[in-house]
Amino acid sequence: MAGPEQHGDSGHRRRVVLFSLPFHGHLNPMLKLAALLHARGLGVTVLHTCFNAPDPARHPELAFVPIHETLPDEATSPDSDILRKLLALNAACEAPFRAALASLLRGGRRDVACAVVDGQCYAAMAAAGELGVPALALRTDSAASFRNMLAWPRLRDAGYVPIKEEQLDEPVPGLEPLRVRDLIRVDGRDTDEHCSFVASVAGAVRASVSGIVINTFEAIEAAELAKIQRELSLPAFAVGPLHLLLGRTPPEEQSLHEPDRGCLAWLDARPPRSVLYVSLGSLARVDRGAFEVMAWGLAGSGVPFLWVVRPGSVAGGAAAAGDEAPPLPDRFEDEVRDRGKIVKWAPQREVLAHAAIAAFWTHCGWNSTLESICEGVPMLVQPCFADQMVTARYVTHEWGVGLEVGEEVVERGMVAKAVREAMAGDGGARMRERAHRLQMQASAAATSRPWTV
Ligand SMILES: O=c1ccn([C@@H]2O[C@H](COP(=O)(O)OP(=O)(O)O[C@H]3O[C@H](CO)[C@@H](O)[C@H](O)[C@H]3O)[C@@H](O)[C@H]2O)c(=O)[nH]1
Repeated sequence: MAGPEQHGDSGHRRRVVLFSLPFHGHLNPMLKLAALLHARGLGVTVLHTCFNAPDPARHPELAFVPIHETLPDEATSPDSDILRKLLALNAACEAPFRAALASLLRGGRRDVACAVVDGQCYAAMAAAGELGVPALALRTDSAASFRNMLAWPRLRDAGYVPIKEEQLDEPVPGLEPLRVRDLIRVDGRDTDEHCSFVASVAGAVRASVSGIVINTFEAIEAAELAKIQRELSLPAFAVGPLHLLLGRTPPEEQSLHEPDRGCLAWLDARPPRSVLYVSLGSLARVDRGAFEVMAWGLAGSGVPFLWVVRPGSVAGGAAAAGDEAPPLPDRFEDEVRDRGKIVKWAPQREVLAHAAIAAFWTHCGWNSTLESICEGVPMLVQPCFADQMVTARYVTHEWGVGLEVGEEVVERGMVAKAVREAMAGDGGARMRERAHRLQMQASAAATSRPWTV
């Protein structure tokens, strides 16, 4: 049963119900969409999991209702990969989401006009459909990544998946510029489980939703959006970049950890365009070897850097979970003392907007990629899993605003070389020019949206 609504308006407006899976990179775009819908005069109720629940105090204009799910460990443990999490969350949220939505419909919320649910939550799409609530799916990844997902059955029939080592460099017909190695992968696996997850998402989209809402903008993904519409015979709306649509003082974001604002003062003392920002987002984990390669690559590059070393971001070891950041390699801090700043969590959007930032070493999570594009910051890409593979390819080969660091195991010398090229080389200068152009286009997209506030 849905609990009582917390905060939010109770007026008699047409109402939209939103539901996001409890990932940082999904919840924040959904809450931004919620704020925009509210600003357009709609009532908004956010159904949410108790795990990683949003803080109602940050969004007094919205109504919040917990679904009271019971999650198995694999839905939340840092040791389970993204696929296990997605499967477990879908299974665990299905019944409580349906009950919460049904209870809203019964209990005086007859004003519910539609639902917007997480585009990875097939359980919620199906439940909305069963209850007769028109639903839209919000994709918090790129249109290109969603197309890759929709193409999965065809890729399987054509023998591209499961991915084979000897085909890694082959182009994938119909999904250019992707090669086989750029297809969505989960921690190196593309098992039957992955195929069935992808099929469940595509099946629910086809059966239960009236349209797709994507946090992207036309200047970079018009062709992908058109193909999605054609393939699904459903409207696909570009609504992003969502973080630009809420004006210069958007509501404070849900934060995974307390952002270390000291790094902004540290950046203030640096010359313009001199610092490399390094972060792999809120979910990715690297093994100890790859972490050390990153560390010594940064040390060997000679460039100043701000590095987010998130608690739980290195697999294994004593500090694999909890609130402690993983230990840095011996002697690393002494070596980079004058030019390296290490934090557990940064105010990323402010960091990317800072004049001292020259480039962003990123895992290509879609939020980070959009944030980098919107600030005109070129990227060094190190995709870790899922849509990040697709996005990295678009960043480097379609939009020309990034360089590859190399996949998985990278040699220390290669890291240092890529870092220097992005910061000071000719390739870096060309990327910066293109990044500036995309920044202008993103800003134009944001100001042209009728729902910008
Ligand atoms: O120190 C930090 C590090 C990150 N962030 C923020 O955290 C978000 C990270 O989002 P994203 O870049 O999308 O990465 P993930 O957290 O990894 O996001 C998950 O969700 C995304 C959207 O679906 C997918 O693209 C990714 O592959 C998936 O891992 C961004 O808004 C960042 O600004 C901070 O504020 N401070």
